[in-house]
Amino acid sequence: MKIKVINARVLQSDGKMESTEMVMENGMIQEIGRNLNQTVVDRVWDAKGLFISPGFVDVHVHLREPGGEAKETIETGTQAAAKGGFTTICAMPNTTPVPDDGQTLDELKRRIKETAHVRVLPYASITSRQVGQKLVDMETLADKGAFAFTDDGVGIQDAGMMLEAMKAASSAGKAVVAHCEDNSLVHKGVCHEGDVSQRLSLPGIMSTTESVQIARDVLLAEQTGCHYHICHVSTKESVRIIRNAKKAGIHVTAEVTPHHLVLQEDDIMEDHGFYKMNPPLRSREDQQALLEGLKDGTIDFIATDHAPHTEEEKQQGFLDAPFGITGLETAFPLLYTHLVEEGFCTLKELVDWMTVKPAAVFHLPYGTLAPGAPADFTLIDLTSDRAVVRETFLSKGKNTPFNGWTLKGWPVLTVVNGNLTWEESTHEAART
Ligand SMILES: NC(=O)N[C@@H](CC(=O)O)C(=O)O
Ligand SMILES: [Zn+2]
Ligand SMILES: [Zn+2]
Repeated sequence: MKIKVINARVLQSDGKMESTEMVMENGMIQEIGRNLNQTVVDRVWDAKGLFISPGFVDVHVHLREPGGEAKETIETGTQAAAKGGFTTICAMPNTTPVPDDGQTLDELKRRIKETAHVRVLPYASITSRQVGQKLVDMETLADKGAFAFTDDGVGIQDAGMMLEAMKAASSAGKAVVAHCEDNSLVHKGVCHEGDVSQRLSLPGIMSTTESVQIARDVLLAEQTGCHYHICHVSTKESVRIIRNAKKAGIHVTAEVTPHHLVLQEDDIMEDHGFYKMNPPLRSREDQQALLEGLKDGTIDFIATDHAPHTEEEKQQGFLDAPFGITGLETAFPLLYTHLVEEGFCTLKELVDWMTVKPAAVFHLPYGTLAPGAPADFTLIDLTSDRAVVRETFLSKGKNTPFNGWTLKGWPVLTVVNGNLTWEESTHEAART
């Protein structure tokens, strides 16, 4: 099947927008440019002037299956991804069971193959059952297609364990992806230790809970030569350590979430579970450091940390609700409206942070509209204002602090490997 997309608007390498056509065949992009002379095609899709972006790549998504199907399934999570314009997502292993050996990873891959609506690359854990006691067999898991290794949800407490993990990951040719949290510094905290913990009289989480472990790990990464990637960076001290580590030539990369870029502790309006996530929303100075770090390349790209929970769990206050908010269906409009429209960055920078940048860090052949690449793309309406209505999410997790926010930049149609995987029902069909 040969499909031609016409009347799309594409970003040029200099950041300018240009009208374009694109031809895809057998799931691959064949040609992209103005007035292509490919006349014999099976279908023509009229993009009607919408912006065409490479499909977004999100290396940090909680799909909850197996074991947490009340919160999300591979099916609902990947439907949410498609609706958000994401075409490749990486599934976090804090599930039950944890993908920590050949059998559990094979079973996860089987479920993905059966029900996923976008490409899903599964992580394997660093330690068996993510309890920090015994290293997994990284060689076997890498052979079976583990994307990388992480115990996300918990930090690796033992420096010796992290050292062994980095050695093994590095010889398996994979990254160690770290949720950094020192349990001896947690003290049952539920929000940032600072203005917000005082204002709401809640136990706080110190910034050093995160930064202490990052400092330890960059030294271990230097020693082992391992690719060390840091999840959801949230503090100014973490940004400083990463900047210095990069200057020293250590192979460290980092991600930041949309919510840590757009929100800070003063935006927490009430003691409600929708504002509770790990790491927590930090201070205004931390938020500023994250924005600066992203802009100067200290932080490599954006990842959502989509963390769905049930309504029952999240309709509680900070003390009782679980940590985490959903992100896939609001990420791009949120960042387009609050970073691009407000002049912090260009559309090209934002798109790069959500496509080629994560793909390059993990050597993935996705996130580009170049001929020969898989036909993964999303068409986006950059002009219509629309409110976030959490009840309309395809994710089972409706837990968002952004409900009611008016945003621009809504994806309208998403294609993975040349297959239409989601299209906005209220929109005039872009296909003809
Ligand atoms: N981010 C969160 O607040 N929660 C995540 C775990 C994690 O990403 O650390 C979850 O699995 O719910
Ligand atoms: Zn985490
Ligand atoms: Zn996470």
